[in-house]
Amino acid sequence: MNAALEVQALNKGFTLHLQGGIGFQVLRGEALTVMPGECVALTGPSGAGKSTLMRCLQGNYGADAGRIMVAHRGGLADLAAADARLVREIRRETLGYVSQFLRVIPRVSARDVVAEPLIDRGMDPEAAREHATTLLTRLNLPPRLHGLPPATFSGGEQQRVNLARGFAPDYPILLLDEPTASLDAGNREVVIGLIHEAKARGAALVGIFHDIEVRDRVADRLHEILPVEDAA
Ligand SMILES: Nc1ncnc2c1ncn2[C@@H]1O[C@H](COP(=O)(O)OP(=O)(O)OP(=O)(O)O)[C@@H](O)[C@H]1O
Repeated sequence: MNAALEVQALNKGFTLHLQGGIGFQVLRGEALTVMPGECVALTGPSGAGKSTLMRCLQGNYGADAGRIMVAHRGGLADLAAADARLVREIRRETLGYVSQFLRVIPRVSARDVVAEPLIDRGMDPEAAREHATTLLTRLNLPPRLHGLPPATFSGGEQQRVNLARGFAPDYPILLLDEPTASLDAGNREVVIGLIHEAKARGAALVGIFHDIEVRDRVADRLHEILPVEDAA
């Protein structure tokens, strides 16, 4: 079986322009392979670079060196070298991302926020909204909120809209950044169920889970990110 995602010799550093252009390295020679149906949890001390790696995997941060190969459209694409158009295409078709916080779009209802990535992938808008409603209901978002823009929702309600949006399309690769951070026990169970279902259909998942119980129940493997001075 071929990997869904393969990070090879990835380097990423930052330059602090407000401090005289000092540069520092966060990731050095990072390597990670994720197979279809597998969930890998990123671990490591605070500040080691877990979120930085996630942002690189999402195509949000460029890499200084190395490759991020994703199985895309029957071939392989290097996200680290992809231009903006290819990054958009990979995000639409192949790679989903659930962040801790919802990027609220003014005046767009929760239902439409969730339906949007399905419509972008070619699903009939009515069917997409129906699927969105099913997922929002499964995540216990009260029906009275489905038609409202999430701007005024609570943290946990916004996170559930975000989760529904991320899990709505069957992305082959799914990145999860603290997917249960603001959730109560019942909704945490729903998310654990969604993750197990995604794995069962062959999705490759990479997540940051500060909730150890959730992590132990969903992750097949831990991948530790060490601070660069320790790793050297
Ligand atoms: N855009 C940026 N500009 C400058 N420095 C950054 C940037 N993003 C991250 N860093 C730095 O890179 C290092 C790694 O940060 P990162 O957020 O990846 O760590 P983390 O392992 O996710 O930590 P935590 O577990 O606390 O969330 C930190 O020292 C952070 O200050």
